[in-house]
Amino acid sequence: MGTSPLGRTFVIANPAANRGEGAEGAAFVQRFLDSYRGATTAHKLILTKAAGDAQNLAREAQDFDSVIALGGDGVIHEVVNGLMERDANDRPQLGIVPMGSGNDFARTLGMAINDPSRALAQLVRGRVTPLEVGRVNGVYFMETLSFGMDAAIALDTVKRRQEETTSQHGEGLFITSGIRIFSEGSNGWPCRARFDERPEVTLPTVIFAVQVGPTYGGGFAICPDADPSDGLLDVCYNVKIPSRPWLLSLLGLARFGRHTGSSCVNLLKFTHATMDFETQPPCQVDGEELCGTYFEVDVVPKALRVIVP
Ligand SMILES: Nc1ncnc2c1ncn2[C@@H]1O[C@H](COP(=O)(O)OP(=O)(O)OP(=O)(O)O)[C@@H](O)[C@H]1O
Repeated sequence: MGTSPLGRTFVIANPAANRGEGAEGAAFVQRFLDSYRGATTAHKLILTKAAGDAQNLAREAQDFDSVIALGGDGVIHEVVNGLMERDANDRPQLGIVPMGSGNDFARTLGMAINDPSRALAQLVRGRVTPLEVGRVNGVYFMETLSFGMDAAIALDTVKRRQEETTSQHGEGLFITSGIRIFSEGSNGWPCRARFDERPEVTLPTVIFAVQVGPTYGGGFAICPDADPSDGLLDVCYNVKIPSRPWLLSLLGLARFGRHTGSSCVNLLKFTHATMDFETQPPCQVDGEELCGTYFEVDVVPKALRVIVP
């Protein structure tokens, strides 16, 4: 434990994550840190009370070496945004105890999911590495930004969980929301997009995902080659409007990252892009809704020092 990278540690925990399982996870972490004093040099744990708390706490945290976000991608997204609002020289390192429903950022890092005991062991024995974040219209994201049907699906999963109209979670919930949204059909959201110095393209957007790490939707490898340490964002977008059965099969293939050979989609890497939609598309950033028609996206390389296994 003497080599723990955590130092003075501030845990920001969402008790509401994954239908309340975050509360149990937080209680476990509190007991662990109280018992194993060598894990940190000092520690404090605060439970968020509402959306927005985690971002404020991460922005204002004073005299900590590490900020640990406990919960799902939503609370991690808030902590990342709070940390990114600080001066780079005054930015504590980030760790996560994944206790969410989707947990895509945890997959990217290789952290144990919904297993606080294993996640803490990984943090205590972990190493610190600089990772990039994406930025869209001033909002930072550590895993995913998407427009169109996949965003509509992601937002539908959040809505159904908030309304408690489903007991599903993760991948199963993404699939049933996907079938529901796909069956409603869409002609796409036309968009003019430019990636770095490439010529502008006009896209019939149905699927349009910009990724820091490979997965979204609880494990769908939409950009299987995305690497949060390569200084580049990955994008997967459709180049023609697939038929509905083709769209459903693409969704199935994307579960394993096997959609990439389809003539319907294109994948590339970039550092800066603009997207100009004719009408407001569904848009999610790390599972949160984002509104607008014009989006400017770039990468912030080595933005955060992140504790990884
Ligand atoms: N005390 C709280 N009560 C209710 N909601 C909260 C609270 N604290 C934070 N939130 C909000 O809950 C939302 C979802 O939380 P979180 O992402 O941690 O869990 P999840 O949705 O179960 O997991 P995932 O995002 O991986 O699917 C976040 O957007 C966050 O702002």
